[in-house]
Amino acid sequence: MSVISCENVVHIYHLDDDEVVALRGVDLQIAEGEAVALLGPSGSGKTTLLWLLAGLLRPSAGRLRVLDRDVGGLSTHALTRLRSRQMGIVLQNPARNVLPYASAAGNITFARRIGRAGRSARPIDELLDRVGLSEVARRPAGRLSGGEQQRLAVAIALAHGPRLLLADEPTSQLDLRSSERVIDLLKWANQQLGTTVVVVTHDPAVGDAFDRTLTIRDGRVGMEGRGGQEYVVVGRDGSVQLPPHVQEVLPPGSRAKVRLLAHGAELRRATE
Ligand SMILES: Nc1ncnc2c1ncn2[C@@H]1O[C@H](COP(=O)(O)OP(=O)(O)OP(=O)(O)O)[C@@H](O)[C@H]1O
Repeated sequence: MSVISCENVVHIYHLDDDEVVALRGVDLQIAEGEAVALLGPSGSGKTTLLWLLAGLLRPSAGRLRVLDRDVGGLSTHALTRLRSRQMGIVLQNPARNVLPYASAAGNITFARRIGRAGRSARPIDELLDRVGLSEVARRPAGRLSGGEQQRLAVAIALAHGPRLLLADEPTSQLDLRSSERVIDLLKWANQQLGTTVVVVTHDPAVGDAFDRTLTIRDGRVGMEGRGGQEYVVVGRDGSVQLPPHVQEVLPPGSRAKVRLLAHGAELRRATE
């Protein structure tokens, strides 16, 4: 069953004298228990999609179901409750994920209480140990380094045993060793606790560690990776986004002949 279902989801930011179309029709399904990395160039719409999934933004158009709810139509109160009980969220800026005056351990305790931690919640010591922060457990979170706050953010997001973890660039400030710890923690949550994990990342190591990758380009899902294979995703209008190495042969604006084959189609650049 799908934990996330997007049908033709559009998001437009309205500025004073301008509009930015960040998502132009996202279609995707993510099943319970999957681990998915969202990849794509800067500005392609990854963070916008993650915020929509978290109910922090509302779609301008399209249908968006998350955790069996039509999140576009939920009240703010219902969204807050859904988020705090069933989701763990790691935002891009590490400092936004922690309470600066509470200790590292206190942050996790607070998240467990707010989220009404169930049986799948792990002990605080174990979470701190898994992100390598046992030694700073009593230190105020505001006095931790950016990288330590980022690791703490992942532990906080998992504190109450959420069904869905949404993380935006959770390894962006980490060295190799800390990054590996966070990736291990995400995989452990996915494989051992059954948490569905969706991570926005530029880090190839995160993409490699996940079963499935979705590449967002120009505000829609352009490519999908599964089992080590990369596929282009055909859009609603029949368009495909050619990968960069194919664009070297078929640059934008070039003409190509389309030939139907038994199990697909072939594109051949026009010679005249
Ligand atoms: N609050 C906002 N107001 C107006 N435009 C925005 C806002 N947030 C993002 N955008 C625009 O929406 C588009 C998608 O941005 P988004 O942050 O979702 O991309 P991204 O793929 O996450 O980028 P990055 O990898 O750089 O974080 C960009 O053109 C961006 O400039």
